[in-house]
Amino acid sequence: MLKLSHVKKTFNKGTVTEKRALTGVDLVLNDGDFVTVIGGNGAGKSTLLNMIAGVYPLDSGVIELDGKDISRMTEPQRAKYLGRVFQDPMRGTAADMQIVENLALAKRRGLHRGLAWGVTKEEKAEFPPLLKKLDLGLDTRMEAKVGLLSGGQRQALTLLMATLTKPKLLLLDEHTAALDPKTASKVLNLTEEIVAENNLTTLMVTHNMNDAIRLGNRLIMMHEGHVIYDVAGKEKKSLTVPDLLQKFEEVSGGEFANDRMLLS
Ligand SMILES: Nc1ncnc2c1ncn2[C@@H]1O[C@H](COP(=O)(O)OP(=O)(O)OP(=O)(O)O)[C@@H](O)[C@H]1O
Repeated sequence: MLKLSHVKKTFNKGTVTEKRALTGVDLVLNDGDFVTVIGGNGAGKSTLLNMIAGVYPLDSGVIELDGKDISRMTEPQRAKYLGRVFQDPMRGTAADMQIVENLALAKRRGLHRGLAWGVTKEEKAEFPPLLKKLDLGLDTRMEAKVGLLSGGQRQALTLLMATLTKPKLLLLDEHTAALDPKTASKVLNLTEEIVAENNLTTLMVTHNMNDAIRLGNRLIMMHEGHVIYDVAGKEKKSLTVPDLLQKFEEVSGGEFANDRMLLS
């Protein structure tokens, strides 16, 4: 379970560029919750994920994971529990290393790396079936350098790596936004499969409202640094994009503005 209590973050405090990114986030994710996150430009979506991952220190509030206060833990300490996929396919994998080496490293997440960490025989046998599931032809290219892969192949691999050792929480930050529509759809299907298979607790930021409605069991909308709408189950599934836009206007008193959403 993930629990955020009164989480606040202001960037560049006391300067002309001061920005209140999170103004008091209260959020509880139960085990197995797959929550999609939407909101306008600068609503605080990425900051929310960054604060959970420990990229920046909290100003105030508490973040708990499975009952443990992780608020003061460093980013590498929290990385043991978290899987994360970013928008940029270049992040999350090592371009100069082979597919099999990347996977072997992902498998050792949170463990102390010995001097000789090489890929074991067992792993060489274990990874191809997992790669085959991605259906991107990577299972026969285990020794290929990751830098040679397409953006979609790389995102699918990153997703596999982020979930290879079951994370307590999976953070997806617009992880299909940089892909062409067909590849994006494939990676989203994979996301659904992997999350369901492993019953992963997941937070997925997306600018695509249709995806936000279709995927997951719960949807939250952020505005001006906090959650303004939280809907789950049947009510969520029956939503339409116009419903969401109307909801946003009702709660925020303004028009929904997200450049990337309008371009999608
Ligand atoms: N490292 C930072 N330094 C200064 N300001 C920041 C930083 N990160 C985010 N912000 C500011 O905090 C606010 C929230 O940003 P955030 O990236 O979380 O929004 P978002 O909801 O993800 O928006 P978008 O959909 O436009 O990416 C914005 O005004 C942003 O400019």
